[in-house]
Amino acid sequence: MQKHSTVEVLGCSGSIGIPRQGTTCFLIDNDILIDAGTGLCELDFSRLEQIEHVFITHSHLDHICGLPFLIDTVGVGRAKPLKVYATLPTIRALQQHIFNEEIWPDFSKIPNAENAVMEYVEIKPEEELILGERRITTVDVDHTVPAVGVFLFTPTGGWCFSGDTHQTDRLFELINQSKKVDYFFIEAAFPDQEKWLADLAKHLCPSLLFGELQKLNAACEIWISHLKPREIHQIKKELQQYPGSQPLHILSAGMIFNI
Ligand SMILES: Nc1ncnc2c1ncn2[C@@H]1O[C@@H]2COP(=O)(O)O[C@H]2[C@H]1O
Repeated sequence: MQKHSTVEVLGCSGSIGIPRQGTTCFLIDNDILIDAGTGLCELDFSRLEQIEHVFITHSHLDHICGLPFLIDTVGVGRAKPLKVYATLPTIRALQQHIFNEEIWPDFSKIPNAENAVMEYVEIKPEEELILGERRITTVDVDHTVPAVGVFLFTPTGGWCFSGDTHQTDRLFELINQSKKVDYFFIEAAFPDQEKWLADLAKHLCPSLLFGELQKLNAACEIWISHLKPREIHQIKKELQQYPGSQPLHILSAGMIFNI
């Protein structure tokens, strides 16, 4: 069956340090971005120009740092505003700490507030947004700042991205209910010996991830993201010990998934 959409992994690393493996950024078809980490640097100008919608899962730098450069690069030439979708706390953080006229210009008022090149769109978790035949919903997850995971449903399939999270239940309830997620991207940022840091920084390590995956009651491929480069070999080794029946795959920039 011909699939409707693509999810292209531009970046899924937990930090910098591995060339061509940037931080979180996924491109759906050619026009929707999920997060704007350093992986966004993989796109040339002509592809940056095609982006119309940017969803930001949370305010941390590794998920937003490409956004100021994106709007600077494509803003002036745009016929309509670039839409930036996020929950209210994340929009407030972007306004206060990034687009505050000190770190970066406030592109939501450029060239003027009535006719700006960038527009914030507040999203409410579990509300559906329809973009053509693509339906996008978010779900609250548990991180050190307000954060969401993301679902994409198309006429031919589904995709779910956990975002950055510690242990969480609702995400799994929604995957299990939908029965339509083909690919599930979930994070494992730290090795087990740094579980203390995973708990503090509200991320997963392999043993926590294995516990989380026991909540999964749906047949989807599982892909692991956000491995911290300093410990990547140890995390991969620990992920091989997964006792579940499905294999765990390691996500990498450059991969493309048909949804
Ligand atoms: N208490 C901490 N000690 C050391 N590093 C931390 C601590 N809290 C957060 N971090 C790091 O800061 C990073 C911020 O982005 P991440 O949440 O991806 O991952 C986080 C950790 O790598």
